[in-house]
Amino acid sequence: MRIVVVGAGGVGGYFGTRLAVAGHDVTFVARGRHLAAIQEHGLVVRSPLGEFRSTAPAVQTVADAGPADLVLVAVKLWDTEDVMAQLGATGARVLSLQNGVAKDDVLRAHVPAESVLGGACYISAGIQEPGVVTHFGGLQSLVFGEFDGRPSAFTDELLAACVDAGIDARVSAAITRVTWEKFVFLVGISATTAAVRQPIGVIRANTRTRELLRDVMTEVLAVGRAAGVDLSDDFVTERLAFVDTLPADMAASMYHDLERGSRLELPWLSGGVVSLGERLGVPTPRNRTIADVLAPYELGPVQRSGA
Ligand SMILES: NC(=O)C1=CN([C@@H]2O[C@H](COP(=O)(O)OP(=O)(O)OC[C@H]3O[C@@H](n4cnc5c(N)ncnc54)[C@H](OP(=O)(O)O)[C@@H]3O)[C@@H](O)[C@H]2O)C=CC1
Ligand SMILES: CC(C)(CO)C(=O)C(=O)O
Repeated sequence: MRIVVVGAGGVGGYFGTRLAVAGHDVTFVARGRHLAAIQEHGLVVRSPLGEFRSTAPAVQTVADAGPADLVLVAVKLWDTEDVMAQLGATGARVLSLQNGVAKDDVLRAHVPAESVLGGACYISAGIQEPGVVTHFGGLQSLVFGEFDGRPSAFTDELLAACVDAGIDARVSAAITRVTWEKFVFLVGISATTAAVRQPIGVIRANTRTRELLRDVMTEVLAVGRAAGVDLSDDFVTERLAFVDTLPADMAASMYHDLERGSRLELPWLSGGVVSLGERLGVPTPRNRTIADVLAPYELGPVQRSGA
């Protein structure tokens, strides 16, 4: 299977490198100093699971990567349109590992619906310096599946490649629900860790921030249900129990983006929950407050002089 990974950052760099190191045919699409470093030295992943160095080729555009069986999309959400516009009619299957529940609609606006696979990943990783990705903690799981729920030769083959590469992967027959379940959890921990500016250990230990986390997730769950997704009653309680198993110093990627002064995916996370809630008639006051409080940081560093 020829795999083109678009965006060689925390997510694309980690999973792409694991696949490449295991001998799979991977090409990275990257840009700027990161691209130059990968072209010169390969892409290094530093992980508690070991250090992995890929010598897979890296190019500047999807077209430069040549034909692919699978395109993995792993850029921040604001870059998706750009990347998909490059994709054209390649005939490749496309799997977005991005966060959020709107990502696959963006993909479908550019490629035939049947070429889009659903998926979600659980990992905490980021670019440490050009050419180097750091993976925090041991979590590195991937779930994907056909939207019609049927097993396919393609998902079987991709699963075999992932398992062979040491990735904790599985195929789901209910990928829309899986994506929403990730969204409930992700919005909860991105909202709280970013707004409180503390990792999850602090959030879960304090009664009030723990309650905030529960409320944020409960609102997302209510919006998902109003959108017709089969999310179970006890899912929030179950996710809180999962949160209690996470390393205390773990935080969401949006927290790290905020700390670095980078642009935030807020409009697709708590902001997206508010918009969807408005459309579906579901109140989302906790998410609205988070989206409002973090709004000045949405595009990166705050310009104080611009009042
Ligand atoms: N990081 C994490 O732990 C997790 C992230 N996610 C999700 O995965 C997605 C990717 O996040 P993450 O890996 O953190 O992002 P990163 O910023 O670490 O990596 C994205 C990379 O893609 C590059 N890029 C963007 N557009 C293009 C383009 N047109 N051509 C080539 N390269 C491009 C970026 O370059 P540049 O820096 O120049 O913009 C950057 O190097 C997000 O939706 C995020 O929410 C999901 C689970 C965990
Ligand atoms: C919550 C987490 C770490 C799980 O993968 C994530 O997706 C993110 O921070 O973007």
